[in-house]
Amino acid sequence: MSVAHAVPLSATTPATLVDRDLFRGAMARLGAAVNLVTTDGPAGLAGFTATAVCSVSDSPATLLVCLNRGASVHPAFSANGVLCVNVLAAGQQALANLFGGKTAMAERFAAANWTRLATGAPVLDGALVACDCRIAGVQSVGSHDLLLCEVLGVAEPGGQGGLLYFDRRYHELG
Ligand SMILES: NC(=O)c1ccc[n+]([C@@H]2O[C@H](COP(=O)([O-])OP(=O)(O)OC[C@H]3O[C@@H](n4cnc5c(N)ncnc54)[C@H](O)[C@@H]3O)[C@@H](O)[C@H]2O)c1
Ligand SMILES: Cc1cc2c(cc1C)N(C[C@H](O)[C@H](O)[C@H](O)COP(=O)(O)O)c1[nH]c(=O)[nH]c(=O)c1N2
Repeated sequence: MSVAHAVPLSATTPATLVDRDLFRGAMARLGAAVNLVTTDGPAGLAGFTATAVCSVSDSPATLLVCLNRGASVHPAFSANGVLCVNVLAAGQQALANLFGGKTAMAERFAAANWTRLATGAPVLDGALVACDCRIAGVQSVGSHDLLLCEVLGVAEPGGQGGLLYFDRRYHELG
């Protein structure tokens, strides 16, 4: 089967797409790492839990973060233009729930200890790995902005063991 390249997403006929619940059920079976994505800068401190994060290219070092434009944190990420992807380690499920709910921002950040790398975005103590990034490009698709993030620095803040989100639950690895 051949795949058409460079076809605009808007050219897809909506009537051929599966509905939201069927899609979410399918995505619940696609396990993913759990991340706290943080930012700081002129628009202030913000952070949210994200599973829609992946590697894009190693040259230049680039990763993708998908952020819902309706999230309260969206304006801060847009304005600050920098972020840190903190990959959660086994045992950090409580932080994932805190940053994935409607908790006030000060309360989210008060629950852990943080350092900074070059961009000033918060780096989580005990994360498995942290990627300090500048947002190099943004593409909107449906409800989300696709943030293309160039990685300026990497830290290993001491966490051990992985944390996956699969079948609507957290699972520890190793
Ligand atoms: N990519 C995302 O934005 C995303 C991912 C995971 C969870 N969430 C949030 O957490 C809530 C609970 O998630 P759940 O996994 O327990 O159950 P769920 O049934 O709401 O979602 C199942 C899966 O569908 C995908 N998904 C959920 N909401 C999405 C969205 N708005 N856009 C794109 N993909 C989406 C995710 O892969 C998720 O794990 C969701 O309702 C959503 O608010 C959002
Ligand atoms: C396990 C899990 C995974 C994700 C989320 C939640 C949870 C629990 N959320 C939702 C996001 O974290 C939530 O909207 C934030 O709390 C932001 O909330 P406010 O709108 O700022 O209150 C989320 N949102 C998003 O835009 N992209 C993502 O990849 C994810 N992934």
